Amino acid sequence: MLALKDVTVRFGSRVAVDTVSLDVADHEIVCLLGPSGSGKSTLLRVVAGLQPPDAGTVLLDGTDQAGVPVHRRGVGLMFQDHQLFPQRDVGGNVAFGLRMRGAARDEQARRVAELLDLVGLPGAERRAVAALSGGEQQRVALARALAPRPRLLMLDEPLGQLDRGLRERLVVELRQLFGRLGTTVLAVTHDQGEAFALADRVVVMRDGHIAQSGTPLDVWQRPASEFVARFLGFDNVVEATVTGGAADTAWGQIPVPAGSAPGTVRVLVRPAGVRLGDPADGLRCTVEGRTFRGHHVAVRLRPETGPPLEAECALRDAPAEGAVVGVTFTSDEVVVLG
Ligand SMILES: Nc1ncnc2c1ncn2[C@@H]1O[C@H](COP(=O)(O)OP(=O)(O)OP(=O)(O)O)[C@@H](O)[C@H]1O
Repeated sequence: MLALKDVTVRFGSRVAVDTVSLDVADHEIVCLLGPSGSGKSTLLRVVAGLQPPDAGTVLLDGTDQAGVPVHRRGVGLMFQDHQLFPQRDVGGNVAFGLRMRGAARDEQARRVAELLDLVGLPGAERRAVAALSGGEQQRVALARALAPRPRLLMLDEPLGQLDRGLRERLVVELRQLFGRLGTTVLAVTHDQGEAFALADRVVVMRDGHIAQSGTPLDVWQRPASEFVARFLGFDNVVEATVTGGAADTAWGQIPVPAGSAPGTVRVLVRPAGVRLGDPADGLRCTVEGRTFRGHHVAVRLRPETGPPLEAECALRDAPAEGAVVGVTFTSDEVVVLG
């Protein structure tokens, strides 16, 4: 469906997107994820036709889009800076793309009603946009983007303005809706929870490059680099010398997954792999703090040697602040980073 080949965008001396190649298959939902300034929005704007690339090509269904204007690309946009028209009612907003295409009035009305049903706002045609809640406005914007049946829907921080609870609900609804419609989606977010809940594939960007691309599970389980690991919030990273089935680190010996190549590397231990036990066993650590995280408690530890550690444990097992514990590591939560 979409193929980017070696796309580069420069702003003066700054390279915002650096020889990026990316394919999006029919019906696939791909989320670009990354810190601020990593080039996500610029890449999206290139695909939309809002930003000409300095080098590289954008193909939609095999056709080079060089020189093709936004409205002829057959893509739907739901961008942060793409607000609803406040002077039009909900129906007028949703019908916008259909009017532009010269659709007949009764076809417009039918399609608007269908879309409003789909986004959970049946019968809202005559409501004023200003009288809608933030979440309702997002749904209208989505209906407007979907109305002309775009071959590719592009979303830039689609739920950015909304509070967390609503975002978590809407993201699940969006995924179901796109699945039902078979919509191909390229979305941008800096919120990893949103990306992981929405996407079939997550593309993590760093300084205009793709740092990692994979299914949410893949990326979560096997971050490819220290950058990706830390971006996902994993901070238990340490230098390690791997020999055989173990690694020597400042935290002592850590078991590594079978088949890990020998050498000096960085190693990540996911918090679930940090086991707390008797102070006589393993690495002695002092409990510095505890944070309640819903299903578990995150325990911050100061080890006798090496950088701070975070452990994850069940509420009832969480040691008190100031306690001294012994830490051991489980190999299935250890990732040797590239
Ligand atoms: N129109 C522009 N003129 C000059 N520099 C720009 C322009 N647009 C983007 N940039 C720069 O290009 C880089 C990438 O920006 P971009 O907006 O694509 O990042 P992003 O990952 O989407 O960030 P955010 O999450 O903050 O939106 C940044 O350094 C930004 O300052």
